[in-house]
Amino acid sequence: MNLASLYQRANEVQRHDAKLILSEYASILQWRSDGQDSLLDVGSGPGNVLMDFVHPLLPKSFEQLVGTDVSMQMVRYANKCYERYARTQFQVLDIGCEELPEQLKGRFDHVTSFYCLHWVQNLRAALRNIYNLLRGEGGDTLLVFLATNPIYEVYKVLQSDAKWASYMQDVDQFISPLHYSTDPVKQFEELLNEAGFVYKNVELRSEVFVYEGVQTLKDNVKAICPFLERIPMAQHEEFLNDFVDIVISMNLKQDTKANAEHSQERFISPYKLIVAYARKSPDYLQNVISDLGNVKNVKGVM
Ligand SMILES: C[S@@+](CC[C@H](N)C(=O)[O-])C[C@H]1O[C@@H](n2cnc3c(N)ncnc32)[C@H](O)[C@@H]1O
Ligand SMILES: CC(C)=CCC/C(C)=C/CC/C(C)=C/C(=O)O
Repeated sequence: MNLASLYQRANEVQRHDAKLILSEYASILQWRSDGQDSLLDVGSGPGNVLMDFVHPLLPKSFEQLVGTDVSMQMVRYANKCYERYARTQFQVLDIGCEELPEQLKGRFDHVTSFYCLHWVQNLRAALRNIYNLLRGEGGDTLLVFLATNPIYEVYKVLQSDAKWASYMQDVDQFISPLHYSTDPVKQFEELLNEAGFVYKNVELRSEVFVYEGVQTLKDNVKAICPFLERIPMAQHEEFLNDFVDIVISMNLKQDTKANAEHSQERFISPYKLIVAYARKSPDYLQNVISDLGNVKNVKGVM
């Protein structure tokens, strides 16, 4: 997904979830007592979730805010939108990469990520990298991503249609790595353990989002569907109509009477979100006590 401005105009669900979860976790994140926090966000896309909901939580004297994304187009767009913000920059980073850039290693007090990790097949590598981005003492991470979504079943049906099959041969690369998991919480906890995280809280939240009207649903699909950029523009509407027909066949459409004349179509999307919070250091309280003389390195206690 590279279409930054399109995504920015059709990311209501993603914004809603990030805002809600951040309001719950703002006081749990281990803010530094000296207010010099540095935070890196993984998969920031156009940057609006990061700047609208994370940036206001940072202390005024924060050290640096780094938004990252695998897509150069997203990074360019975000840098342009937010260039006037001090100590803030966006840069390209594939969180599933083999080796992190040296200058990012161990530099951050917090790593956040919203609606990105379901795009990353190699969660093991992603968590290893997130762990290594964090400072040795007190670093923590808040990760929010899709475990399941009906869109993945729609993709599978579209792939079985000869009309679209050639564009969707690698469909499994775009399905959340936890979509078919029988116990996504356990699986993700094990991955966090393996990466070295100590304190962990992993939840699976069942959510429902309602898309009001077929155009809203299509706009949201267009903003994130990785196959459209491979399909000739002239066939986009046909692809989206087939998408909607499959959604209807899955009984995810409701007709409601908006008023006497008009009935409004609504599309129901039941999905599951992983919300994971984890800390790097086992000796957090010990560090606070032993470092009391060195206020610069002491973090706020939750
Ligand atoms: C749905 S958007 C989420 C954007 C933003 N975090 C939000 O909540 O609106 C997912 C973003 O993850 C990025 N992404 C996908 N794979 C990635 C990877 N391996 N490393 C970093 N970013 C990745 C995509 O380019 C896209 O911008
Ligand atoms: C009813 C139905 C199938 C709705 C799907 C809605 C939709 C656009 C889901 C997107 C899921 C996703 C991969 C989001 C993202 O990465 O931001």
